[in-house]
Amino acid sequence: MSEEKKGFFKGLWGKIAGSDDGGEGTSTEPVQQAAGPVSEVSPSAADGESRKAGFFERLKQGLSKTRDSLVGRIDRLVLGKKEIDADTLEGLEEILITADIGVQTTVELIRTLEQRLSRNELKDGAALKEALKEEILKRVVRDAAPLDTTAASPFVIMVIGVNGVGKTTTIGKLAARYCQQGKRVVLAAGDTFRAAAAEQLQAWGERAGVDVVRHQEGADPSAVVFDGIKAAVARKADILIVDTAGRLHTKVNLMEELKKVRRIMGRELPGAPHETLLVLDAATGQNAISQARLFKEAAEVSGIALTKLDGTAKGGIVVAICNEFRIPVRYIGVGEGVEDLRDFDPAQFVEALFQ
Ligand SMILES: Nc1nc2c(ncn2[C@@H]2O[C@H](COP(=O)(O)OP(=O)(O)OP(=O)(O)O)[C@@H](O)[C@H]2O)c(=O)[nH]1
Repeated sequence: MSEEKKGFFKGLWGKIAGSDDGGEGTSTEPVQQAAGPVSEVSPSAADGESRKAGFFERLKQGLSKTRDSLVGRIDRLVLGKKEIDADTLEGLEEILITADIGVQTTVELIRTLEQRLSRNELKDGAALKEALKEEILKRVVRDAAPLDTTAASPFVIMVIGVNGVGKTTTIGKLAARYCQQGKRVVLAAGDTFRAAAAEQLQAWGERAGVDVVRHQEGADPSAVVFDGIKAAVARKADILIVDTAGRLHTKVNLMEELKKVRRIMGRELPGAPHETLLVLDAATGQNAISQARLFKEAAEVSGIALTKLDGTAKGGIVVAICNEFRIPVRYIGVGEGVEDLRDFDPAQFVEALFQ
């Protein structure tokens, strides 16, 4: 592992353990301390409330660039407007498109707002902003569904997505979070194509104190998955998370391999994978939309994780993804810490965006 990656892991796990030593040391002790049962972390309802408030503030902070580029510009457009007209809606249309809400969703939103305008529902700038917020919420809430991992045991999550979107980090964060909930987790390093992928996953596994099934670089990913399922069943794991390659020699190869991996899973454990989680990098904007289209067609995606919403002004992509693909967004990533991968809560998201 590169020094840079080592440094990253140290910093990250320092944050989880809440220690200043940067997560120093090889034992999993500091992690287990912080990753105790949830009830120990939040013993009272008051603590629960303050944690919730803390989460919301962090979400707001994570979304600050998007809020500035979207809501900040809308505020400037409508500020003090006593009347809304076609020009205002045209200005709004441009803002929505440049904030990566996507052409299709923008056109729908503007059409709906035009109808509301013609019904005299948008009397001023504040009413327009409120109506937009409502219409966005309608579209992000429609298919929202948190991932229920109790539907099977082991519950198999196959994680897919192109290189660099945050797949391994997301798997690591999920493993740590499920461990916190007292679940038994196994990871399978199905990305045998990229040299450091299994190593990176192993590091996450060690830190979270979960088993990682891995083979040599270049091995057949299906063999890793086969062993992963055997290990998860033998160890009575609640959850098996399978990493997959994000890049192969060609796109066709990649999709064929994902299909093969899926076939093997289903053969070894009927019903698996129970979730095919597509990871997308929000900062790539419209590229994330193209990736969603490609993977949806070829890989039976059942849920989406959108990462890196913190570093980007392109957070409008969440709205586009929810509205255009009708696949539930399960998680959003708003930072590098474990706490920064969170369940996607549409109402909270829209509130954080507009506040
Ligand atoms: N700021 C921020 N960075 C993130 C987030 N999620 C992942 N990252 C960073 O994105 C980079 C790439 O993440 P990886 O998990 O290595 O991505 P990957 O998809 O597994 O990439 P490959 O292993 O190359 O296939 C890392 O530096 C992560 O820390 C997020 O929500 N916010």
